[in-house]
Amino acid sequence: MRTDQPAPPGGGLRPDVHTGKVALVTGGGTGIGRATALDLAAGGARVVICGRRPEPLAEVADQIEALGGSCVTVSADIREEGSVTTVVGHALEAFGPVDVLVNNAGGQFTAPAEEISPGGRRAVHRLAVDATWAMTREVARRAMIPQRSGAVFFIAFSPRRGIPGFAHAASARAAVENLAAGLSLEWSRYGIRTVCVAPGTIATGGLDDHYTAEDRERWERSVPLGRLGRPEDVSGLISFLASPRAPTSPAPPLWSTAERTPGVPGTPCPTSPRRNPTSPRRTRPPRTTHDPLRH
Ligand SMILES: CCCCCCCCC/C=C/C(=O)SCCNC(=O)CCNC(=O)[C@H](O)C(C)(C)COP(=O)(O)OP(=O)(O)OC[C@H]1O[C@@H](n2cnc3c(N)ncnc32)[C@H](O)[C@@H]1OP(=O)(O)O
Ligand SMILES: NC(=O)C1=CN([C@@H]2O[C@H](COP(=O)(O)OP(=O)(O)OC[C@H]3O[C@@H](n4cnc5c(N)ncnc54)[C@H](OP(=O)(O)O)[C@@H]3O)[C@@H](O)[C@H]2O)C=CC1
Repeated sequence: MRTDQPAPPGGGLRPDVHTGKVALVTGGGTGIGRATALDLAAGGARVVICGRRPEPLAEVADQIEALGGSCVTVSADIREEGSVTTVVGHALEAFGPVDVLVNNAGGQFTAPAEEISPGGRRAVHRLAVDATWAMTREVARRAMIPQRSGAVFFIAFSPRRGIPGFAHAASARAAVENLAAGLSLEWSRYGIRTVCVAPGTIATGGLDDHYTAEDRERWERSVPLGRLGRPEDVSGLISFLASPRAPTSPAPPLWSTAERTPGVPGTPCPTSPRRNPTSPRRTRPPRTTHDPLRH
């Protein structure tokens, strides 16, 4: 069964929480992007979504309009030269300055690192890093810096420090995470918040379509909650963080959903020896007067 089904939007927030706001969601036609577009619209934002395929975008626009909201779609490959300018131009023309940008579009394939060609690595980095940077800069320069406010979201991965089979993709997301941190330090002076969200494995159509059932099961086992996350887990968090209730901070918080067990992917956390009555209790070694690892 496909898991990428629409869920009741809103995330439990007030229906006017984003009233007056304009939001731009890349990859807003499916999965996490769709859920985010729906949640922001359910809070009163006018929403612009983009992606390469027009059909999923049109479906989301219909759903938003059925809820009484406003949505404009722009079909574009944001890796292509000039496309980011076009997307932002459509947004400004339709609704005026963008208040919330969600850099959600992204994707990759799994392969052993040594089999990832330079072209394969570029394909992934062009989307996750280059297009994200271009979109962020364009929105900041044309909307958020002039109006001295805004919230920009980036999507990274959990775990954050490398995933087997994802050398190209995980390193791209590390770059994005660092970008969010650096921009936060620079753009606080314009009232722009930049926030990186690092989802765990989320059950979306993208996951169903591009990864095997074995991958899925292995990833599922690695989530302490025992189930994959839902798109609404991520979109609800973004919607809350885009709201006036969000905590503000000079450096960006990193928010994580459906966090995975650290260590070997797919391997359950080892049982603590203390909790296992058959294991002998560990005794702490006596502290030496000088331990170079302690300050
Ligand atoms: C703890 C638990 C752990 C945790 C585990 C982590 C869990 C998962 C976390 C993330 C989940 C998700 O993101 S979920 C779903 C997100 N959506 C996706 O992943 C969508 C999948 N794909 C795409 O969007 C795109 O195909 C994308 C990958 C960006 C590439 O787009 P392009 O159209 O440019 O691709 P192509 O033109 O076909 O190919 C470009 C180059 O890439 C190479 N390439 C393409 N597919 C390839 C493949 N399978 N293997 C090798 N190389 C490949 C080609 O040979 C080309 O290289 P040259 O011939 O050398 O030029
Ligand atoms: N699902 C998961 O477990 C996790 C996902 N993520 C990340 O979250 C984001 C959303 O993931 P998810 O919803 O699962 O995946 P999906 O594949 O459903 O969504 C990706 C979206 O990006 C759009 N897109 C892809 N390439 C381009 C492009 N070149 N130009 C414009 N739009 C593009 C796609 O539309 P179209 O194909 O029509 O262009 C699609 O709507 C991705 O960045 C993903 O890597 C992060 C951690 C975990």
